Amino acid sequence: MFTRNVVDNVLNNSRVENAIVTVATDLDAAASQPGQEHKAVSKVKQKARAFLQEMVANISPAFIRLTGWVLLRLFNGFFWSIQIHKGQLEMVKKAATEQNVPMVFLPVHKSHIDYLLITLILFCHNIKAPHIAAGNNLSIPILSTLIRKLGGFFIRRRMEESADGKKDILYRSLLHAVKELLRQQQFLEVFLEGTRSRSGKPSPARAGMLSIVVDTMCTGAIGDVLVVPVGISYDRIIEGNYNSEQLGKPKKNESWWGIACGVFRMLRKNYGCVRVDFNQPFSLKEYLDTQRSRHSPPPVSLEHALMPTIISAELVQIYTHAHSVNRELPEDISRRQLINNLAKHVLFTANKSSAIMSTHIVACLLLYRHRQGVVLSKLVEDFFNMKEEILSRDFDLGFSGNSEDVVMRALHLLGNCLNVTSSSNRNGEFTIAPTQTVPALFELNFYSNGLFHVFISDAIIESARQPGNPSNLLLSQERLIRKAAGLSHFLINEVAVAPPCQTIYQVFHDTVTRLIQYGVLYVAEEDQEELSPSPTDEPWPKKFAEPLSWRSDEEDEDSDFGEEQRDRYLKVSVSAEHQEFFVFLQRLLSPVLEAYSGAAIFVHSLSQPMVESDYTQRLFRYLLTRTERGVAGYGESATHYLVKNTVRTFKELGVLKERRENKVTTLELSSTFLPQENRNKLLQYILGFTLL
Ligand SMILES: CCCCCCCCCCCCCCCC(=O)SCCNC(=O)CCNC(=O)[C@H](O)C(C)(C)COP(=O)(O)OP(=O)(O)OC[C@H]1O[C@@H](n2cnc3c(N)ncnc32)[C@H](O)[C@@H]1OP(=O)(O)O
Ligand SMILES: O=P(O)(O)OC[C@H](O)CO
Repeated sequence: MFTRNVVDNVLNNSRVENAIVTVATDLDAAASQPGQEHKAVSKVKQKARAFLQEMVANISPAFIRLTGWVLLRLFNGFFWSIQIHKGQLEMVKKAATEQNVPMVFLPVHKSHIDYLLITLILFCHNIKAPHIAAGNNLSIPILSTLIRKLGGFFIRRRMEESADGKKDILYRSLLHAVKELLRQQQFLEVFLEGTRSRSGKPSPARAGMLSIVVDTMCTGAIGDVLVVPVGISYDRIIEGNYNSEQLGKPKKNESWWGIACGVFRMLRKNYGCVRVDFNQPFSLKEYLDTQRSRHSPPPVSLEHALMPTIISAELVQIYTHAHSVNRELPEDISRRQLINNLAKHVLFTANKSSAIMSTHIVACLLLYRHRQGVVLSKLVEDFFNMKEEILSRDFDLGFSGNSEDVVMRALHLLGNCLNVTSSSNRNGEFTIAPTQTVPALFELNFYSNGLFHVFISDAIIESARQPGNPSNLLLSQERLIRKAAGLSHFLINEVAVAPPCQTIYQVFHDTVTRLIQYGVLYVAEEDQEELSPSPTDEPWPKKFAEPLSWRSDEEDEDSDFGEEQRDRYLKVSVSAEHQEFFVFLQRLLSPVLEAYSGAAIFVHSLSQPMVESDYTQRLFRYLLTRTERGVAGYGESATHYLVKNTVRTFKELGVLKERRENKVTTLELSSTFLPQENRNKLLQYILGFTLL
């Protein structure tokens, strides 16, 4: 069970030895004292040993047992329940004992409680406690010793932290200590996002640690690894909210004082239910073999995918059949893509398996269905209906019981964010409305985002339909799906609509089919042999005459997709219930689109290069002022995470060009967007999806 000689084995690893020699040679040359290599090597080796000692864990099962005992008592006090699925744990345990290969747990990161829960649950089920990659921000005196005993090992959260910004090859080679852990059959836990989610949605995955796991297997040091995505959901996170950061204030560094305040907060309040879901472990080897044989198309930049759509109003061309067959990618690029896709796949799976909690539904209903307030009985009725919608979309719920009781508990947990008044008109029933202050809207948005991914494909289809169009308009399904694909690319930093192994086309095709089954859309006209434009729709441009050209090889071979060679024309249902559903879907995306349209307006003010952090801060102030003055339709459009995402998206889209000098990044308009006309087109593109 225990690791042995990790530090010595790592120091004797050839990669580390080479790194030590390279760094020593550089030092030697810099000191202009040739001939002192030996001294320099032992100096660098000492430094490496110190790094490693700082880094490695020193698990003590007795200490884990003691901590577990304390945690069980604490958690009993501040959670109503910690829900786990016995079958899932049995499955993990079976895989752990029968397959005799290391396991890597890859959870979503919502709260500091995540890692406590996972080790506690595994330990209580007699499954080996994992070594956990912990950011060195948690390395504070005494706590760091405790963390190491509980399985944490410290890593830098950014590889290059030196002043010159050069690649720290020594530190990078030392990270391969992870190899040694896996070689010694230890289990590992990595939070791929590298930070707790500030939005309630998963942050983008970072693949550095995962790449070391993949390397370890590919170099034959171990035969295989079992990967276990883990979903975690909270009724309410103990951190309460991230409003201070979302209001643009810097994060407070970890400290004993902060921990003490956190524990004190925890003891005074109940935080509802927590749910942890362990997904089926899968073989990394099998995954890589399958993906390698799939001839993935080359990665397409956002700029390449969307610029023709924004500037020339072309429909999205994602990649062509010819590309995917003929273009072999260079080895390092395809390896990177493979690992990035693995990380995305895992995070998508972990997020999909994260249960939807009652607070998520209530927050979502209050923000996007009943923003002006609703009586309790109607809220309970809508809660019940939304619960059914979620289940029918194959997501799980983290609560059970009578809807009225569950809603009452959720209202209690969301406490400060709500405004409850007794209404005069209906038997003295309560009316519940979101508190219309900026912090309350931000906090509700965080909880509501817990189910953003459940309705996202429907919401994108609805936005691509062009809200505001008359409902009797005939819609070409092919065209609708392509517009939706464009929007889902545009929102790449907000949500993953599909895992990398699935094409966006498939996802939207399934969404349209589901909406037809529900009666929300219906087929008005099956197309004839030739694609003929509907008289009410825009003409079908010649270049779209090969509607399948952007799909992958697999789909072309897949007989199910033969059918879509013919387009069909759809109409939307005019029933009041369905119209209400459309409005809900549009509202769900509205804060995001409002932030992006705000950013597209603000980009006009960028007349000369500006330091990125200044630009982000000014954009944030601009959006926040709109919210504070009541100009913004959705106050939550000014959350800091959305502001950062818009800047990132505009860089990836080629609207903003970045320049890096002396570790300072400046932004300026790219040559394409210097003409005002093109900036207007960007704004029009976004507004095209928005209900005005
Ligand atoms: C019973 C009671 C129990 C109680 C029980 C208590 C338990 C008590 C334990 C406490 C435990 C706390 C746990 C807290 C939880 C956190 O602290 S989360 C924060 C720490 N964890 C992480 O950050 C993990 C995820 N992050 C990563 O993997 C990041 O990649 C790293 C390693 C941090 C580096 O980040 P970075 O500097 O941004 O660099 P990045 O661009 O990712 O790439 C770095 C290198 O990785 C490699 N790489 C990256 N991507 C790829 C790719 N796709 N393909 C190939 N190579 C790649 C490349 O070599 C790359 O270098 P270049 O070639 O680009 O120069
Ligand atoms: O969410 P952060 O950025 O405070 O990081 C939380 C991690 O658990 C500590 O590294």
